[in-house]
Amino acid sequence: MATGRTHRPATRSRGIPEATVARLPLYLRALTALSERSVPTVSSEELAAAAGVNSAKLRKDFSYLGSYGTRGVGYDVEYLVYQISRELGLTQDWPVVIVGIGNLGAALANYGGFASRGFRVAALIDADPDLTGRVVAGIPVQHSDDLEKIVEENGVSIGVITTPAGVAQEVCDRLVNAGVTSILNFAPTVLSVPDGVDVRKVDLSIELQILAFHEQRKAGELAADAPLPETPADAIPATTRQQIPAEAAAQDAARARRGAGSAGGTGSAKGAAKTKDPADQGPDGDVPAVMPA
Ligand SMILES: NC(=O)c1ccc[n+]([C@@H]2O[C@H](COP(=O)([O-])OP(=O)(O)OC[C@H]3O[C@@H](n4cnc5c(N)ncnc54)[C@H](O)[C@@H]3O)[C@@H](O)[C@H]2O)c1
Repeated sequence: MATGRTHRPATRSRGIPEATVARLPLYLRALTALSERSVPTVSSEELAAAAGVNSAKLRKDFSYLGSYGTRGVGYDVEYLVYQISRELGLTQDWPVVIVGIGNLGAALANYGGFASRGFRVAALIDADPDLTGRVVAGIPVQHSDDLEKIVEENGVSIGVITTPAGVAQEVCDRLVNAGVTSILNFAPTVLSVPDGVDVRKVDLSIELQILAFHEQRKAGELAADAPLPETPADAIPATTRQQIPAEAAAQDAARARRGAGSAGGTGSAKGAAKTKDPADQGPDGDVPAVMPA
């Protein structure tokens, strides 16, 4: 099997919008469930409902893959699974390192879902000497002094940062200098990376804030005898406004219009360091890895 180091996924070079790329895993999850039930074909409406998107958007997304389905029959489930997996680079083996093997890093290491999606946890790294040699999820933790060597030996191109925020930038710099070109950052800090390095940020508290926003709206709608007026947009805190799905979708569209953009830059990792364009960023700066509903 090819390693992830030598080939980047072809998605951006083929001009697939970032917003479409971000929906492909949703389609894949729905299709995989159909495949497991041996369902041979699916209509765009059924698949759209299962993936939680509208069917016109789904058909547009699939047109970027060159997949149009058959009128009256729908889409071939197995073929779409293959096509989307290939677009996402999941037919390759992607060795991943996790740096920071505390509560979160250990939980991620133990998550069995990565391997089935083509992501192999190749190494676990931590700065705590007491953790060195300890086996987590069947993998011995290695000391961060050896980070560069570990990345090189394992041909790692994807690094997951689960360290405290204060050291995340330093860890990121070391990973990038060692050859990592994609970072999944769980630490609550904005990372600065050179051109050609992609950063995705996961922040569960942002997801909870979005849910809180919807809960508030639902509560307002349920108060039938005293319905709340529409909340004026400018009365919503800026951080919350940024997370409203419609606006997030508009940002996706803007990103798509800008083409590959900074979130998908494929330039040289040797370029000048920069912080991502705020328009491409989540509330804290980096691109949020969890898509709005
Ligand atoms: N994004 C989210 O939704 C989310 C959720 C929970 C936690 N977090 C964040 O994830 C991070 C980890 O949280 P946790 O609860 O697992 O913390 P933790 O303290 O249990 O683990 C952190 C680990 O990082 C290691 N570490 C410290 N400096 C290091 C360095 N320079 N190189 C390598 N390893 C180093 C520590 O030894 C420790 O084992 C924190 O930044 C936390 O805020 C994010």
